[in-house]
Amino acid sequence: MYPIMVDLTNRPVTIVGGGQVAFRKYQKLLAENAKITIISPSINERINLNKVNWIKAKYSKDLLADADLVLACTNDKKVNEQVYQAAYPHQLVNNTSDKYNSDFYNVATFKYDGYVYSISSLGKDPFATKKKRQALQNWLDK
Ligand SMILES: C[C@@]1(CC(=O)O)c2cc3[nH]c(cc4nc(cc5[nH]c(cc(n2)[C@H]1CCC(=O)O)[C@@](C)(CC(=O)O)[C@@H]5CCC(=O)O)C(CC(=O)O)=C4CCC(=O)O)c(CCC(=O)O)c3CC(=O)O
Ligand SMILES: NC(=O)C1=CN([C@@H]2O[C@H](COP(=O)(O)OP(=O)(O)OC[C@H]3O[C@@H](n4cnc5c(N)ncnc54)[C@H](O)[C@@H]3O)[C@@H](O)[C@H]2O)C=CC1
Repeated sequence: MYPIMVDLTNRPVTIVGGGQVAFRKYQKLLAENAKITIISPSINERINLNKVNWIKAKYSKDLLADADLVLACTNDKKVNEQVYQAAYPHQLVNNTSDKYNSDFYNVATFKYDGYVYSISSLGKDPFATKKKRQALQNWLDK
């Protein structure tokens, strides 16, 4: 895995699924001014519908065409797998329910004093990653 900082300002990013996990990914993407589309029959009430393009539908490949990044966040592993398999060659897909079949992972991250801190377990243990993020933040706050 090759860690980089990506400028997502106005870049098309598509989230498939609109639940809890989609909401967490949306928050971080919105903070970086990505152009977010959500494809999902239902949507978490904390997602601001003025800030996203919500396509109220089940996933189908034709709806993915515009995206640079795709995050497969439905609660149906088969659908997430279909998204991963169907993506166009220019797209990078994060399959949130299968760490062995993702082009990229989300990292635990925070900004502090002009720096960005990011932590990853390379997909192995998101819970341990979260703990390390909290410990590092507490240490910096001292
Ligand atoms: C592989 C990866 C793929 C990806 O999502 O990119 C992945 C996968 C999975 N996460 C699961 C569960 C939860 N993950 C979180 C939270 C975070 N998960 C994040 C990243 C990643 N998670 C990637 C690897 C990261 C790495 O390499 O270390 C963080 C860092 C970044 C972010 O999501 O923004 C963010 C912490 C941010 C922070 O607080 O700092 C919470 C919430 C919580 O704990 O509060 C829950 C509880 C459920 C819920 O959300 O309700 C499960 C189900 C496990 C099970 O049920 O067994 C899987 C699937 C699996 O493990 O196969
Ligand atoms: N990577 C991560 O951080 C985590 C990943 N997971 C994985 O993510 C999955 C989703 O979890 P939650 O968001 O909590 O579920 P959830 O039940 O809150 O949301 C699922 C969403 O997917 C949508 N959906 C279902 N079928 C669809 C389809 N065919 N096309 C488009 N949208 C569809 C639903 O309408 C709903 O909005 C879990 O099943 C698990 O595999 C779970 C926890 C954390």
